[in-house]
Amino acid sequence: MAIQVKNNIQWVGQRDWEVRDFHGTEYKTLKGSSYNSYLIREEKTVLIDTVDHKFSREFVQNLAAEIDLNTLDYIIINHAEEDHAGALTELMSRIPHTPIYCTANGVDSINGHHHHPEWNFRVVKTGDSLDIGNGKQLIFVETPMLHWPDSMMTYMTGDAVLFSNDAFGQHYCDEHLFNDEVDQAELFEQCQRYYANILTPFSRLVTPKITEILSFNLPVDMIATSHGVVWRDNPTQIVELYLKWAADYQEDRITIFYDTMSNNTRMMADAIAQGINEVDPRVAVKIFNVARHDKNEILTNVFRSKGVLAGTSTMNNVMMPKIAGLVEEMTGLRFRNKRASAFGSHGWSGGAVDRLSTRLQDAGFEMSLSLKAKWRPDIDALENCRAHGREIARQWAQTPLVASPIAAPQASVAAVKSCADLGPQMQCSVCQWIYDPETGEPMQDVAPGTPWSEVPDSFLCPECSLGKDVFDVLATEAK
Ligand SMILES: Cc1cc2nc3c(=O)[nH]c(=O)nc-3n(C[C@H](O)[C@H](O)[C@H](O)COP(=O)(O)O)c2cc1C
Repeated sequence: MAIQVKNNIQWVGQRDWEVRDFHGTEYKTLKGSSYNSYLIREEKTVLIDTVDHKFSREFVQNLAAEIDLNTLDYIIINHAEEDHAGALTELMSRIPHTPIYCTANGVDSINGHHHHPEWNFRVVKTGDSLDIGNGKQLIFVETPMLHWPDSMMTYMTGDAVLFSNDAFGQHYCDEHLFNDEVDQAELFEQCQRYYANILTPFSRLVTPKITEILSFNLPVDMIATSHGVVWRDNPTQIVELYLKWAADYQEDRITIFYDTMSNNTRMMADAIAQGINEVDPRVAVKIFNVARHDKNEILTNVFRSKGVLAGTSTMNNVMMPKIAGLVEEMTGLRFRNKRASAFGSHGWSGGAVDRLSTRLQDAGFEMSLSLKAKWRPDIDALENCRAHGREIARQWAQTPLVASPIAAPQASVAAVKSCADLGPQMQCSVCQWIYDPETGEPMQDVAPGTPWSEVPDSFLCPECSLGKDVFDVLATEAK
C-alpha cells in the first residue's frame, strides 16, 4: 500500500521483515530491511528506484493499482544493484519505451544485470536537471563509489527532498516509515552497523561528497533513503553522523576477538581483558568468539574501537580460518587510525600469532606487542596475560594516533593542455587520492620514485579501488 511522504510524493516500496542475509551472507540483516521506491505525481509522473528483484511482481502489481503504468513519464534509477533496480525487467516489460535516467556507469550496471541495451536510457551527470512541472525540478548528483561506481542521488526542488539511495539508509524494517516514529535506539544501531560494514572503505569519499552537496546550498526538508526510514525530523542529523563516522571514528573502546579449539586462547582473552580493566576501568572492553558471534556486530565494534586484540591458536602452523577470514574483511574495510595486537596459544612450533600480526599490520593497523602462551595457560601465564592487558591499556590510553596525512587532499585538478603541462602528481578523479612519485607513499607494490608511466595497468587506487584510468594529472604550478 502506498504511503504519503510529502505533497505529491508517495512511498511505493516493499517491506522485507524476513530477510536475514544481504550480499550473499556477508551482511546479516537482523532487523529485516525495506526497499524504498517513490512515486512523484506532478505535471510529470516519476518513479524513483524500484525494489528487490524477488518482489518484482508484487511491486508492479501495486504500482499499477496506483497509476496507469502508461502515464509514467520518467524512471530514475539512482543505483543499479538488484535490491533497487531489480524490478526493472518486470516493469519495463509493461512500459518498454519509458525513459530511464541514470549515470553513465548506471547504464553499464543495468545492462550488466538486465541485458536490455535497447531500453531508453538518458545519461545524467552532476548538476543536470529534469523539469517535472508545477515549478519543480529533479537535480542529479553523481556519488561514485558510495557505494558503487554508478551511484547517484536525486534532489527534488520545491519539496526539498533528497532521494539519497543507499547513503543515510539502514537495514531496518518497521511498519512506520519516518525516523521520528520508530525506536530510536534500534534505528541508530542499524545506521551505525550499515555504515561500519558497508561504507567504511569509502570514508575518504564521504566528506568531500557531502561538502559538495552542501555547497549547492539547497534546503533539505527530508532525506528519502532506499532502505529503512525517511528522515523528516531533523534530517541532517544523519548527515552530521556520517561526517563524524567518516573522520576515522573511534570511541574509548577496545574489541577483543578470538577463535579457539580447546578454550586456551579464550582464557588468555579473559585475562587480558581483566588487565585492561584494572588500569583503565572507563574503557569499554568487548569480547567475541568469532565462531559463535554475529560477524557484523564484531566489525561494528572494531569500527567503534581505538584498538583491537585478535587471538588465535596455532592449527597446522597457521591461524584459525575464521580469524583469517575476519582479518581479510577488516583489510577490505580499510579501517584507519586504530591499533592492534595479536595473541594466542600454541603447542609446539606456534606461528599463528606472528602470521596474524603481519596480517593486521597489512590491514593498516598500528601494531603493539603480541603475546604467546604454550598449551593451557597456568596461573603464571594468566598473570602474564593480565600484565599484557595492563600494558596495552596504558599504551592505548595515550594520545590517539594522528590521522593519516592523506585525509583531506586539497589539490585541484587542472586541464592538461600539452605535455609541458604534465606534472609529476596524479590524482584519482573519483576520491581525490594523490599519487606522488617522489615519495611513492603510501602505495604498496610500487617503489618510491616510480614514474606514473611505469606504474602497472593493473594498479588500483588504494582509496577507492578504481583503475589507473580514472587518474588525472595535477597542475604543474604546484611543483
Ligand atoms: C588439529 C590441531 C592442530 C594443531 N597444530 C599445531 C601446530 O601446527 N603448531 C602448534 O604449535 N600447535 C598446534 N596445535 C596445538 C594447539 O595450538 C594447542 O593445543 C593450543 O593450546 C590450542 O589452543 P586453543 O585451545 O586456544 O585452540 C594443534 C592442535 C590441534 C588440535
